[in-house]
Amino acid sequence: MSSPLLQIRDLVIDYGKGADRFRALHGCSFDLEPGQVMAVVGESGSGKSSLVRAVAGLVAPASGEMLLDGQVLPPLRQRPPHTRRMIQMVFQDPGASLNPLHRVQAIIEEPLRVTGYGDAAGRKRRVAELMDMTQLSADLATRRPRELSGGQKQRVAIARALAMEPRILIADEALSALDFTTQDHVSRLLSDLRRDLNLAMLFVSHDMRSVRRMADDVCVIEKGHVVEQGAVSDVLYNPKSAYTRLLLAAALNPRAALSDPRLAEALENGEAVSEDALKGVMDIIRGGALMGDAR
Ligand SMILES: Nc1ncnc2c1ncn2[C@@H]1O[C@H](COP(=O)(O)OP(=O)(O)OP(=O)(O)O)[C@@H](O)[C@H]1O
Repeated sequence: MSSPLLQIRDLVIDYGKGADRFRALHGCSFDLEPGQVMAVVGESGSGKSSLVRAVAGLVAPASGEMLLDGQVLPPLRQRPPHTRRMIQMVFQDPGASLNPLHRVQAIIEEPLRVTGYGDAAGRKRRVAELMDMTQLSADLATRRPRELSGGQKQRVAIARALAMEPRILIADEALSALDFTTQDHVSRLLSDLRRDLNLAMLFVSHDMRSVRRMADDVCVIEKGHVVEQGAVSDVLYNPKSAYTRLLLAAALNPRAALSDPRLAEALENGEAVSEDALKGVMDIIRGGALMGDAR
């Protein structure tokens, strides 16, 4: 049997050294198959970015194993070019990740130029293809980032990532900075790309609607510990850990969660809540409208 595209085993991530050492991730394991989308969810500071940044090679794990196609995945600077190309990342702030002085054509072309893709005419054709794939109209090619909307900027960042023909796309809160409608459009684009290119994704998000729409599996992290992972259909509709229930209630319907004083207090203090209060959370979660069904 062939090995999974990506295997993560007991990944531990530390920042700092000696007495200042802080463990951001206490062991995380999962497999990612071609075309599979794994969502990573958790509160701010829970370790989601640390996990995906390690996969991208931007953070060196303290221990554990990362295998790509069965081969050890070293830190970025030791990755051979073809391995680097296979994992690309799109960040939260599309504005900050694009060179403000360059035009869209040059921004998307840059990785092609750096990797020696074709001649100028071939690169221009490829940029046009990538813009078409990411639903950017051709006339935007001559614009600079400040002349684009947030959604258009994020599409440019996605087009640039796709120029490398990755097999894994990491989207770290890539939708968070966008307005509600644009989030929908960009998440649909990512779903289409996943289907058309058989692209696997690690999708870090606070937005449970996008997680439900896009992801096959979900990994829930609380203060650096994986508290629950599995199929989205299990974890989001029948969460086992109290933390997942609280997270869902808070994310899906903060007003409802906070209107329950027991939950409000627990959320505020990061405390465990009674089984009784959790039953209330389950009612909130099971109300389909909260998952976007009513839209
Ligand atoms: N370079 C760093 N040096 C020291 N500590 C760090 C560093 N990067 C992250 N941390 C700490 O590690 C923990 C996990 O951070 P991380 O960014 O992975 O969380 P997150 O779940 O992605 O949060 P957010 O949703 O706010 O981005 C946090 O406590 C954070 O302060």
